[in-house]
Amino acid sequence: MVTFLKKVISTPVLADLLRRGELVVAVYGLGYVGMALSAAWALAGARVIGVDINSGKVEKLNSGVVEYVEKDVVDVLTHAIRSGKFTATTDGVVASIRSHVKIVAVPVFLKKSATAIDVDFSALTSAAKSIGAGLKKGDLVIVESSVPPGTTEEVVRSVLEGASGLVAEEDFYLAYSPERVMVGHALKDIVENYPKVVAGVGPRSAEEAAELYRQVAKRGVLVLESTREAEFEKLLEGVYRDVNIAVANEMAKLANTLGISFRRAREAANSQPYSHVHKPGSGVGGNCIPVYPYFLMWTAAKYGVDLPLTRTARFINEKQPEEVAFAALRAMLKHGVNPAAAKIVILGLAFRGDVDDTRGSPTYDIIATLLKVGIKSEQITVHDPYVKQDMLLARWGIALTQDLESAVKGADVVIISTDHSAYKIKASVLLSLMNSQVVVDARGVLTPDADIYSIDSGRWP
Ligand SMILES: NC(=O)C1=CN([C@@H]2O[C@H](COP(=O)(O)OP(=O)(O)OC[C@H]3O[C@@H](n4cnc5c(N)ncnc54)[C@H](O)[C@@H]3O)[C@@H](O)[C@H]2O)C=CC1
Ligand SMILES: CC(=O)N[C@@H]1[C@@H](OP(=O)(O)OP(=O)(O)OC[C@H]2O[C@@H](n3ccc(=O)[nH]c3=O)[C@H](O)[C@@H]2O)O[C@H](C(=O)O)[C@@H](O)[C@@H]1O
Repeated sequence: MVTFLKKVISTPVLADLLRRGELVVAVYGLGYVGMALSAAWALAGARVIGVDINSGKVEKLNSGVVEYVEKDVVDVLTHAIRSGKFTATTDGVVASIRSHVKIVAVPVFLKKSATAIDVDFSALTSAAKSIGAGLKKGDLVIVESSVPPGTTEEVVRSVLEGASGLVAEEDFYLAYSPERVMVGHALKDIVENYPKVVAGVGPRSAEEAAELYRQVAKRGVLVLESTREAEFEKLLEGVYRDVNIAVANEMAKLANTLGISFRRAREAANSQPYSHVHKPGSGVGGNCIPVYPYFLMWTAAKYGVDLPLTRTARFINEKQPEEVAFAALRAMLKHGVNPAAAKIVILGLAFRGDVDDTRGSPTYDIIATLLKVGIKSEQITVHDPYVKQDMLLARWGIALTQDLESAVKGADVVIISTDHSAYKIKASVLLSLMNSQVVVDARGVLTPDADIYSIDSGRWP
């Protein structure tokens, strides 16, 4: 008997709609990723419906107020709002009814307790339920959130099919495409810098999503074999970064003890193509790199697979802010500064340089350690050029300022926790403003033209 391999892949339809300027794309989650994605699809000629549960965010956008750390995203979305090509809503069902493509960029959270880790899919399932309630034959759903491997198939697919009565791959298309942007140039990352990784729950879903993204991403599309493979790819990038940062933090500790410049050794090591030694710092912040290893550990535990290196790297990086706090305390004692009376200034609240995102910032952990050893809140001031207010600092009774000179004036101790460009200055500039002269640069961002401690210079307390 002759069997025919039925691999009929119809010509992708949705890409034609986009080319004709008739495609409607709904983006669920208007955060750091969703805003950049909305701008990318508006640039590609789609009409975009932004969906968010935060009504304040929705109202601001519909009134033409676009707040985002990248000017090109602000410009593109402001223009799209004015021309009616972008609207925002809290009604995810209507947005699904009115759109051909639904892109999901809502967060998946970790629930960590003293004894267990669990994953909180509630935002994802909530968005999927809204999408499913308005899902139509021929629609495409693309999950772009970072998720444990298997989530698209095992969590999202069943919610969509249950809420719509439709069948994935037959009636509607379902794909996964990880977001790999670096906020600060997220739009450029989507449109120009990176190939877009795409996978479908079947060949038709894969091709519909791939052909669409070929219209958006100039670097083209990498089609992987399954959504699980694409979900894993994203987390693999993250755990690679976390482990390499842990290597940098651990090796910098040894280099400093030996009085060796880690920075020079790192630059020399990276002068050959197989070495990509990362930078030591005050810790690993954000809502992503610290989380992805736990998504992998959570998945591995379900299959009885142990990930000792992944776990150890996480432990090293989570300890790093405490290391920095104790280094600052040792520096004070070496310089005869009384920790109980010192005016301490921490430069940087954002989790990394030149963004306003404070989620998971190492600065919070540095402060928590200082408070734990008896430093009083009123001794501490935090400076950040991007962050205007912060609930946690307010709760601690810790001052937050955007004025660098007034922050450092009269300080006894300055700790640099974030590599903002504003701190790429000569150390002598800070010292000239200070009372005592204790500077602990945990990001190696200052020009060390004076006697300071910096994490990659070989001089660390
Ligand atoms: N922030 C980043 O640099 C990157 C983040 N990612 C991933 O992208 C996803 C989103 O991250 P961010 O944009 O940073 O998060 P975010 O916290 O900045 O934004 C998430 C948005 O989703 C909204 N939301 C929550 N539940 C919702 C629902 N049921 N329906 C509609 N909107 C809902 C929230 O109100 C919020 O505005 C996460 O999975 C993250 O791991 C991936 C690459 C980069
Ligand atoms: C593999 C990878 O580089 N992932 C990127 C990463 O971006 P993210 O915004 O989290 O910034 P990041 O540069 O990784 O920094 C994370 C944290 O690690 C620290 N960090 C970073 C690099 C380094 O050499 N040393 C170091 O201490 C940073 O200061 C920050 O606190 O995570 C993003 C994400 O998934 O959210 C992802 O899209 C980005 O491409």
